[in-house]
Amino acid sequence: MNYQDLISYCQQDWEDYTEHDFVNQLATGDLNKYAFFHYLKQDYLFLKHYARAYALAVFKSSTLAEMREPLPGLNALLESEMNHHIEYCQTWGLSAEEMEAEPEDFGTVCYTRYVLDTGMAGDRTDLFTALAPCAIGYAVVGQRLGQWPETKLEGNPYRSWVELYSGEDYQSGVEETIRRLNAMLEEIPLESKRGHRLCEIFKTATRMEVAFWEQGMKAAQ
Ligand SMILES: Cc1ncc(CN)c(N)n1
Repeated sequence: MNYQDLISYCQQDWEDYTEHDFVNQLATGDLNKYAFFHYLKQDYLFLKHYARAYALAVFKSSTLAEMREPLPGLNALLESEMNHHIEYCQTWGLSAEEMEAEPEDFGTVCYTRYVLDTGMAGDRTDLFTALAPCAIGYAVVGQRLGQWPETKLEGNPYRSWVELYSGEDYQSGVEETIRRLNAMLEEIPLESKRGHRLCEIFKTATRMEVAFWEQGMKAAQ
């Protein structure tokens, strides 16, 4: 099997995630600012736990080569994505310390602890499968918005977000993630118990991504 099989298994959930109103409104600049602000603060907390899950990938490795594999992704997460969120929130007058002190919303707790639990209970392949919708989905969103005729960059308050995820650095990092995931999945038959379990992990994390957009939307109501 390969990563496309994981997406096909939950095609509708995948489209709900990657074509969600939240991202379309981000691209046109019409998203409610409280929805985005809540999302970004929660995403800061999300990324911290997501980084812990990446670190778990080192723990779950046996060879030195495997241990080194997650490092570029972890570095991009802690530097580029986190810095973007911190700098953006500073423009709203919110400091990094205040972001740290923000209470975790339910969707943030559920998603991050699901990924960590899946990784702790399973092996490296389970862990990378649970991590995959996050990385791959945002690359798909970024690529789509980068080409979408409705996307507006000039005067869009969310321009930096669109540029971060449609940018070359993020896109090439995810290409590497896909290559690694495909190498792990290669020997696993899709129609096996193991294949089915991995599809279910990917599907659950994808549904959590939809809930994460919804959590942002709800904050504006
Ligand atoms: C919830 C979520 N999912 C994915 C990404 C992209 N790394 C993110 N920043 N936040």
